[in-house]
Amino acid sequence: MMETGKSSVSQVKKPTLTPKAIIYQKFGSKATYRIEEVPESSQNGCPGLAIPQKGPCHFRCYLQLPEISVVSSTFTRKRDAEQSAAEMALQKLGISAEASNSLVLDSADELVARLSYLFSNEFLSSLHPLSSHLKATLRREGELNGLVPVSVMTAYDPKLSNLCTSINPMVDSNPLLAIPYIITAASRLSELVAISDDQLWIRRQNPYPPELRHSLVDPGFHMTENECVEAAYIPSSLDKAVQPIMLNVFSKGYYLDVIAKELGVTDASKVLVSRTIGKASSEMRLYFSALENSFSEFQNARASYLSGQVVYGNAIFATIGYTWKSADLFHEDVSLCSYFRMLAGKTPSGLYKLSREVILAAELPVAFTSRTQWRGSLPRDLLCTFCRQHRLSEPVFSVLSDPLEPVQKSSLPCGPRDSNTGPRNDNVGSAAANSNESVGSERIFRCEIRLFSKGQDLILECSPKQSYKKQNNAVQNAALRVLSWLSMYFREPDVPLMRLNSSGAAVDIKVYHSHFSREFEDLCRLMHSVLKQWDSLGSNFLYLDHANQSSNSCGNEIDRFNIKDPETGETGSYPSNESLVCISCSVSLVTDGDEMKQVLESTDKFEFTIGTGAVIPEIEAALMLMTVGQSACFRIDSLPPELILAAATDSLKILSDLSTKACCLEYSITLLQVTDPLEDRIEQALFSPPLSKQRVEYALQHIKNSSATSLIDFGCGSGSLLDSLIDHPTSLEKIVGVDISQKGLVRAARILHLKLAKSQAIVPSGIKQALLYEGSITVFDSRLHGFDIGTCLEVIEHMEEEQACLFGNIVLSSFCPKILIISTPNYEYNVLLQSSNLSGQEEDPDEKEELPLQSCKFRNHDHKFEWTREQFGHWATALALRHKYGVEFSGVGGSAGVGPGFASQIAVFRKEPQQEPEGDGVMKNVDTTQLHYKQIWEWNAATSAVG
Ligand SMILES: C[S@@+](CC[C@H](N)C(=O)[O-])C[C@H]1O[C@@H](n2cnc3c(N)ncnc32)[C@H](O)[C@@H]1O
Ligand SMILES: [Mg+2]
Repeated sequence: MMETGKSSVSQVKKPTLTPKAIIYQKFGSKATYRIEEVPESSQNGCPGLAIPQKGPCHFRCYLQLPEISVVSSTFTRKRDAEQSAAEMALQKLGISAEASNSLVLDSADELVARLSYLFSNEFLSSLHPLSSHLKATLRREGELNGLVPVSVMTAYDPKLSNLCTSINPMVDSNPLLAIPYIITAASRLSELVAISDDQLWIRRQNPYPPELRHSLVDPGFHMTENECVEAAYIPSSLDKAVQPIMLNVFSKGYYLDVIAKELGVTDASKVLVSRTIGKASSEMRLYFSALENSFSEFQNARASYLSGQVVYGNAIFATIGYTWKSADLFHEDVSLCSYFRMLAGKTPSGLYKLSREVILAAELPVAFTSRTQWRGSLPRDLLCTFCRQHRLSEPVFSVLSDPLEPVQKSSLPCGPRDSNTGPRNDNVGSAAANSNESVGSERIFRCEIRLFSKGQDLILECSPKQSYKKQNNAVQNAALRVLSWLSMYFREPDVPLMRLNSSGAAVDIKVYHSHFSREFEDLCRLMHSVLKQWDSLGSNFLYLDHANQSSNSCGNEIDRFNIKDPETGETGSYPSNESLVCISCSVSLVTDGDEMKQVLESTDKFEFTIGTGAVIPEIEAALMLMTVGQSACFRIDSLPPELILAAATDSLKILSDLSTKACCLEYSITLLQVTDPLEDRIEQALFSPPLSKQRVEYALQHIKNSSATSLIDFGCGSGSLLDSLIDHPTSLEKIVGVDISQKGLVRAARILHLKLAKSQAIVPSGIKQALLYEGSITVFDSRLHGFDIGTCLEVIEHMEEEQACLFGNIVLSSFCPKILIISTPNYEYNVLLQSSNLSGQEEDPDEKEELPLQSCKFRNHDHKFEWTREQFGHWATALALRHKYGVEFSGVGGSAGVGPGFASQIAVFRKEPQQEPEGDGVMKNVDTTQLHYKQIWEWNAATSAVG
């Protein structure tokens, strides 16, 4: 509960420290006390009685310090046991209690000395924020003239506040606690200063010399009459909304009196001032009063969350005050929007969104690729800002560097991995495992991060196993890992301990729970009260289109995003995973019954990489269906209200709309530009026709030669192969695509639907049925058994090696296509791609080394492995043998046996003739109940022709 000024003063009049307090000063929270109950052996108990009899209780205290530990003797009071243990520890450490007390006394003496200087003539002539306050109080008229609020003394003189903090560390988080220390010091300077009866203000006993007053106080005062400053009023009660207020600052007066009036207290001495909030150089502070109104004893959750200090009662959030630069009053408007932006900026994802200036469209990305693809503040800087904001020590980044050793190539790709090769997801490690060339003196880097409290307690440790070729990448990725985890925690701060630990462990983060909760528990409690306030706002979101919420079907997806072609001109290419896209985007609030939409956020040019989670999921889902030039418009029903308010310029109107009307957000986006992922750019630039086209043509040739009537494309993606089958006459009647990615399938459905409808009208292709299934190709589905031909182009390297091997076994043992074509990159060919120099184009020269190809050695960040010809050959040959298939090797891009061979290597498996089932027994021995895929789209020539 709050201490009143008076009672605390008497407590600190003669500061002497108990042994426990000295231990606290020296060791802070590193000293841990444990109390043990010592049952008294009951003298008059009944011998042999099995029921324990409770005698008077005694206590013993165990004190653990970093170097030593002690155990006290037993006491009847816990408190005595603790003090005794502390005293024993001090003795053991050779620390004298008197000396420690004199340290406090020294601080108290210094406080007196500092205070006496602050009321000197010399100080009044200096340029100092506090000196300007003193001058302003001397300009007050009437009985308030020259009275200085005690709270102002510590708020504006850092030395004074440090001295108070050294006596009592709690002052740092509760400015109210500083007052008694100043009063105690002032009472020792009765010649120089006078203290008010209520001990809330002090004043110099003797007036300043008239010349000094004349030269400093009266003239040289430049503020124009009567200025208005906008500020935010944050009521203590969460039921009341934060409101804008205007502060009328008069030139002949003291601005704190104006603030006092707004807070409903008699004068400035009742106003408490927080530390500065936000940037160190800002004058943004909270003004509040804990001293007069009885109801103001309640902690102000919103203001406390914002400042990280205890704020009681109603508060005013304003940028106003005297600075080191000028004796004039400095002020800037603080709009409601600034308040909401500060609130949003307390979380890692909010910090990122603010740094990109797209609060409603952006998200904290899950992957850091290279500087050129990451927009906004870099992860490392975001983490430093976060720590500063939450008053933690600066994060400690430790970079570990190892020589990149050529690792023994595993002879069998699916065999158990050599423990030296490190984790499978280690980009460089796996690359090295594939590498034939010697890497010489190259080094790889890992980065570990530790977060410490201000008192240097370890609160969190992140030790990722991933290595990078460039130090900066290691650092940024580790920082991003910590940010993403913290961001998750901030979304759900009351997560149970077990889940907190396991979610951390999953990303190599160890949480030191007691220290972590000490730093964040109060904050989260406050945050929860603040967030609870939003619940009522959030409930007003209008569920405009219920189909949006529930349906996955492709048609609805397209309708949902309301995709439109440009009014003039052609549309361009589709983005895919890892494409760099540029969009324009505007977000408006649509309010029930209001004709006008209110634009909240709008940007002409917003760039990000698809697949890194850099935008809200709805934008990415829409973009996957769009080509360059197209626009989409869709509505979403909920986003955290504080983000909406942080984006809005007219927060007041929005606040009232959100709390009174049903509303939703409308996003309008236009896809302006797509830069293909590096792998695609290379495939297009260095091969003619592009490598992807060559793969499709290769497959087409086999389809034609085999006279197949049914085809299944494993990992069909957005359907590039299926799409070409409609353009080219073949014997195919039924084509099926399977993929694990819904985004890809939705796009495939869209493309195939349009094309099939069109081709039916012009030249009917022989295709009678087309189907798309969502599912993993490592799981069998009996509907897809025994097709004439199966294709699996550039898919297996996107799975972990074990999964790729599993797919190999399942496809040949259960799906049993008569022919199966598998393509995958040839790792050996990468040398040629790297030397092409294409990867260096349009990138910052400093960042060259950061390019995906060089930093992970694979062609694409999503590749889990890439095989050499020998590895692929080994795998495919063994697989064919196991399942009685024949296999032939070929490829596209490059040529067999010349240099590194083909760019894409291909294996064609053919079922050996004796394995052909006889007659119509195709489904013999097939478990037809295995229906694991979800059919997400179907087209039928018969039904569509009727329509
Ligand atoms: C590089 S794309 C190739 C797409 C297409 N075959 C082509 O050549 O354009 C790889 C595809 O494999 C899919 N994929 C990865 N793992 C899969 C799995 N276990 N089951 C089904 N599809 C998978 C991905 O979703 C992605 O669409
Ligand atoms: Mg690939």
